[in-house]
Amino acid sequence: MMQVLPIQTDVPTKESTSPGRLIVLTGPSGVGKGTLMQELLKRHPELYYSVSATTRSPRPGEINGENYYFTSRSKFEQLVSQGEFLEWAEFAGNYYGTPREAVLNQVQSGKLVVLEIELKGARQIRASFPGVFSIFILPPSLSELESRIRGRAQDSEEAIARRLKSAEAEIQAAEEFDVQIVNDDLENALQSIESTLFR
Ligand SMILES: Nc1nc2c(ncn2[C@@H]2O[C@H](COP(=O)(O)OP(=O)(O)O)[C@@H](O)[C@H]2O)c(=O)[nH]1
Ligand SMILES: Nc1ncnc2c1ncn2[C@@H]1O[C@H](COP(=O)(O)OP(=O)(O)O)[C@@H](O)[C@H]1O
Repeated sequence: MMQVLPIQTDVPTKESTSPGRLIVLTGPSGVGKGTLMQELLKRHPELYYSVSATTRSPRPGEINGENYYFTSRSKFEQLVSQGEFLEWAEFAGNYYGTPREAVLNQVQSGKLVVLEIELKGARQIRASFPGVFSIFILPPSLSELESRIRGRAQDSEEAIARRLKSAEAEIQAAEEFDVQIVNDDLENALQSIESTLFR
């Protein structure tokens, strides 16, 4: 029977308050993590979605502070040296990082906190927080993954190629995670995620 454990943090915890849980949602770019996350947040507004910092340029329609905190490379590197990230990684030529303090505060106040991050960051979180519950989202096939990345039409040809190359290697890591969910039919995938989070 799968069990979702409270996380152990490296900061003083208030043992008497009910601890929250930390969830990591990972999988290759274009698999539908963002879409699944958006839908989960609509259905479960009590979830806390951690907004990451990134050095990637905003895509059309993306809002600073809502989708990401868009920052320069030098500012990002400064934040890294100040220990401001719970984890960070370089992906497809850009830096991405999870703000440490906001996430730990939310977990300690009892929230169910979801990090939607790439593989290297997900591995760092698993190493730092043995109690984390980790979900790997798989595409139905590599060709469907490519169509989704192209269908999104928001990345350059070079960025698409970089994402696809990473994807093949990332998929090999799926078994490291607590559960693997194929995002074929969106509704089915959502229900599988819900059944692991809310039992
Ligand atoms: N390690 C890490 N990865 C992140 C973070 N935020 C987002 N990512 C991941 O970075 C990858 C690229 O994100 P993005 O450029 O928004 O493209 P997209 O998710 O493929 O649409 C995705 O796999 C995200 O899940 C973070 O804070 N840390
Ligand atoms: N189950 C699904 N079936 C078909 N298309 C999907 C599904 N889930 C997501 N998509 C589409 O795939 C593209 C990539 O999804 P996105 O959420 O941006 O992925 P990620 O955040 O993992 O990079 C988007 O155009 C999205 O609408």
